[in-house]
Amino acid sequence: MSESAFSDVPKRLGLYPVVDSVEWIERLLEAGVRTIQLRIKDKVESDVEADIIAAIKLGDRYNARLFINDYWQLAIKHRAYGVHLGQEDMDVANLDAIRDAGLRLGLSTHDNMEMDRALAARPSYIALGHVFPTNTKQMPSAPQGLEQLTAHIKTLGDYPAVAIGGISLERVPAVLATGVGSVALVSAITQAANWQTATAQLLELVGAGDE
Ligand SMILES: Cc1ncc(COP(=O)(O)OP(=O)(O)O)c(N)n1
Ligand SMILES: Cc1nc(C(=O)O)sc1CCOP(=O)(O)O
Ligand SMILES: [Mg+2]
Repeated sequence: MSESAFSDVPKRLGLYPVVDSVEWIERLLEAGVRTIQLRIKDKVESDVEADIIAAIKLGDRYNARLFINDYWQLAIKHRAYGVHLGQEDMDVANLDAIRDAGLRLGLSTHDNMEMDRALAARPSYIALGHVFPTNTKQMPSAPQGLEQLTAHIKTLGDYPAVAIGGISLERVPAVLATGVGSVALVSAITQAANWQTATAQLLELVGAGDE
């Protein structure tokens, strides 16, 4: 597998919560999370800019890896650690500008074809979804399951990879057994009866990632 064209991320990004507010970013960084994504959907840039600035400041303060979902221009403008984009986002985003600004890039994939397309861009990491059924996002494809995830991880070799979609605390050991270095999740934390306990248990299992 060829090297990333973007700034590197550690092979193991560890526990990777994907959240929709600065409040979540702050409480999870305070709880020990070191890889995190701000995912605010479908707002105009002027409505998200202040949150993006605040999230980036928090990421810097905690020495954490903060990825901005979708809003790649604001991520460049305010010097985020990285950007996460999906396949449709790739059609409109300026990947060269993200790379030239030194930001890391994560790309979503859901099957072999998307993986080939994403790898051609040589991002910092590849996200593999959705592993299990998820209620958080409407997915046009079927869940890829653990067998397919294992095959993809094998193909990727040393390339940093992130598993996402329907990953609960109970499912984490089986996901880690595929060899993936990072577990991204939304509801396992944000919908948990006690998010502090859930986060501590998830950090214990997955870790906070390599330095
Ligand atoms: C770590 C991670 N993986 C996948 C996604 C999904 O990104 P995308 O396909 O662009 O969909 P939206 O999140 O924009 O709805 C992600 N955000 N993070
Ligand atoms: C934002 C997102 N992207 C996915 C993908 O497969 O690309 S799955 C997903 C939602 C993940 O939420 P939960 O952990 O609650 O299932
Ligand atoms: Mg997107």
